[in-house]
Amino acid sequence: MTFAEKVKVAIVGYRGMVGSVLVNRMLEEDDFALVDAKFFSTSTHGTPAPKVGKYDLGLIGDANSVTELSKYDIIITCQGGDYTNAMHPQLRAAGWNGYWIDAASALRMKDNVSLILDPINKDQLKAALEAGQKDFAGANCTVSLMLIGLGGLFSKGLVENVIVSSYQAASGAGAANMRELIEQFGALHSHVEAELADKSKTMLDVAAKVQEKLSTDLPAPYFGAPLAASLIPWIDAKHDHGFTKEEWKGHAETNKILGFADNTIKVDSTCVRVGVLRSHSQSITLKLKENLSVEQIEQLIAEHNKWAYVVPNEKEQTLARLTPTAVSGTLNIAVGRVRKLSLGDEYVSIFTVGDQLLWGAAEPLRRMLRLVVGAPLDY
Ligand SMILES: NC(=O)C1=CN([C@@H]2O[C@H](COP(=O)(O)OP(=O)(O)OC[C@H]3O[C@@H](n4cnc5c(N)ncnc54)[C@H](OP(=O)(O)O)[C@@H]3O)[C@@H](O)[C@H]2O)C=CC1
Ligand SMILES: N[C@@H](CC(=O)OP(=O)(O)O)C(=O)O
Repeated sequence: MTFAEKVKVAIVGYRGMVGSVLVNRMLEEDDFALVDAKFFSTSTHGTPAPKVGKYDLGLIGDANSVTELSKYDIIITCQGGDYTNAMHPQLRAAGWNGYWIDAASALRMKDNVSLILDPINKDQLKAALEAGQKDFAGANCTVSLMLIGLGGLFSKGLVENVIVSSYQAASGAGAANMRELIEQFGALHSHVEAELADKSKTMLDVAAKVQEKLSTDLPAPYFGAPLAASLIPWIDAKHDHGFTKEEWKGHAETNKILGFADNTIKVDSTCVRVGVLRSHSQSITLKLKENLSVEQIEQLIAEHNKWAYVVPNEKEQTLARLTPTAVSGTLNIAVGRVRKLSLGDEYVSIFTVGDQLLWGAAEPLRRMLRLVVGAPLDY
């Protein structure tokens, strides 16, 4: 792309979960040197922006102002789908012709919007840019993590069908939900602190008191049910045929990223919220098109990109490297427990863990910014 002067970039939602991870990554990779950036918020506008390394970004802009935002070449938004639905049409109606790079799902399935996952679909993204496309959206976090983790199998066309059981962290639902989980852990512990200290109490006594708190007055305004010491097998809104929207996205977005307009690969998911703070895990059953050995599968995964790495199917390695604790805050996507299933030679079970705030959200947006401004990217 060629821009008249230093590219002006508006970052909307800089203080949310995805926005703050995006800002950190941009700082780590010195992306702020490439652009003239400004933060935007719906609630903190007019106040000084937090210092970003050596960069002073001035005052925070008003994220609800079409006039203000229209002055920018690129808008990166991590503000959420309601914001996109409200502002994107207004900006386009006002004649704004800049690049819209979005973390939300609102525009993902529109024809003139590409899903950003450049280690998998950089040719698609480059072709879209060359064709003059201006709207781009990061994909659903579980989809992005699965495709980068198993890129060696998907990109070679080896996958026929997929069944996913996800274990999704609280932070996937946003900053307020993450806070709620931590507060629930604290409330449960406080509720039984005396019993834990009293050695005459059995663990059944303690568990009964925890259960009483869980089922009566553990605050859960954001999740709608306790998540600490429990789980919630429902993420996002209701969709058709008994699926949740999160589960539907697994199928629709996987196919869109891979460029299958006819939904060639069937992806059936059960998405579950668990009491993890950060990083999503997935237990994935694949039906492959060929009878590959475990060693061949592991090699294809390890060779595809520098972020996916194979954890040997051993207890010690799994506990040390295949957990949210091991990958959180990193771009690594751990892939382990690789084994053939008794269902048949083509069936494989794989467990993968990745930080949904990085490759699942912020990192594709940051890389799309570099693609738009023509800056180099590592692979
Ligand atoms: N969380 C994740 O793992 C993923 C999220 N996404 C998508 O990214 C978008 C943004 O998600 P996410 O970052 O999780 O959303 P958050 O809820 O963390 O942040 C969104 C906005 O909420 C406002 N906000 C209100 N209270 C607070 C607070 N206490 N701390 C921080 N922000 C606050 C901020 O806007 P303001 O400054 O205007 O008040 C912020 O920009 C959504 O569309 C989501 O679906 C996609 C993939 C993964
Ligand atoms: N729904 C995911 C995170 C997310 O925001 O996904 P999406 O961008 O597809 O709505 C989760 O809660 O873990």
